[in-house]
Amino acid sequence: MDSVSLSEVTVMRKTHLGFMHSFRQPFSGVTISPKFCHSKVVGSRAISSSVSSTKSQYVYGESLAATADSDYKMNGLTLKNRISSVKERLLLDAFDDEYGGVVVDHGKLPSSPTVFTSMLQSSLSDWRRKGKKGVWLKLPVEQSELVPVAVKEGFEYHHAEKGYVMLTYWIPEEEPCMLPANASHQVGVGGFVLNQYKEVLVVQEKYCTSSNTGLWKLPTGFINESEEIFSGAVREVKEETGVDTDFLEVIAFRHAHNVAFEKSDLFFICMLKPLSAKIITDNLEIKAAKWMPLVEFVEQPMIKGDKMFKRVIEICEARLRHRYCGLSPHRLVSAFDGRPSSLYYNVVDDDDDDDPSHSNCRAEFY
Ligand SMILES: NC(=O)C1=CN([C@@H]2O[C@H](COP(=O)(O)OP(=O)(O)OC[C@H]3O[C@@H](n4cnc5c(N)ncnc54)[C@H](O)[C@@H]3O)[C@@H](O)[C@H]2O)C=CC1
Repeated sequence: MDSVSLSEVTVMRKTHLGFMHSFRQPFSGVTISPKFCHSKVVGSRAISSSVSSTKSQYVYGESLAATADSDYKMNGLTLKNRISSVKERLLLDAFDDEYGGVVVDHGKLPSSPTVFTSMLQSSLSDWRRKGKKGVWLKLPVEQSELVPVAVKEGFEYHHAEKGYVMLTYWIPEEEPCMLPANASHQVGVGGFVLNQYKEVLVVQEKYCTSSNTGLWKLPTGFINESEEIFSGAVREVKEETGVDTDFLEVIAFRHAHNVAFEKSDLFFICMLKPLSAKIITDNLEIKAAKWMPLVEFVEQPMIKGDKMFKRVIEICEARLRHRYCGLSPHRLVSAFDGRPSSLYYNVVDDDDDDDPSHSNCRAEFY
């Protein structure tokens, strides 16, 4: 049951200011500009909500309806109040983004699909009137009953995670949709780990195609969300084989398309230095793991006949002979987005610089 009548509500004039800090949405690179939001608290439920939280119930933008001045008497005094008793519809809370669009505050969505329908329709009219462009609407899984409502209003799926689905709406009919598409890639890592006996760390996968059964291959896996390539490679090797390693360089990366549900795949082949030798196999993913002489590894028909792995081994061997140089991560903060990040590059040899640590190309690994 809806506790607020949306068709006609009396506006209790009460204004709050809320400061929305600037933040960048991970899904789209959308930066939310700092903005003061006016709140017109509407209806009984909204009032109690606004009392309990100073940041709640921000109604986006100005009232759709004009307010009316009126006089009324209380205790013999004539009070001049601007009381809105006109029809007004609640709008969804939303923040402006830097691209002229809005991001709906998913923390303040109404629970009722009926209320949501009305608020969404009113908000869309309001945003259209104000010349807004893209609309980002994140619906938590707990409120999945709101999804059909949004779809009916013309929203499209953008992406989904375990806890939510993100929908988008492009308002300008005369302009092409400029909203960025969902993430297009998965990111994998493979570890080339060679010990001082010229043995390479290899695994046999539990789940693989029949043609790869029995193949000894490099440990591979996917990096987690917000995980660095260098730490993801070290983690994957540790998980699959129990061997501790130090990250040295990204030796090469492969770019392939239509790999997983039409998504592309970036596969970073990393050179790692072993810090331990004992193998403890991860029984969930791996059938077996061992140190295998590099010559024996390369002689496997599947490796020998595979253009990618054959070339990878050649590159790794060239690296060991200082005939090739991979990319090593350098942590930095860019003023462009203020975020700490890793820039992978190699330092070109400088004949005047005698410090080998300044050049990853000259560093001795083994
Ligand atoms: N495995 C290989 O020989 C090669 C791997 N790569 C690259 O290595 C990276 C990682 O690939 P892989 O290690 O092959 O990953 P994978 O497909 O073996 O997946 C890693 C693990 O995730 C789990 N998993 C994945 N999909 C699943 C599903 N549908 N249901 C249940 N569990 C599932 C399994 O435990 C699996 O062992 C990718 O970037 C890939 O391109 C590149 C060339 C060869």
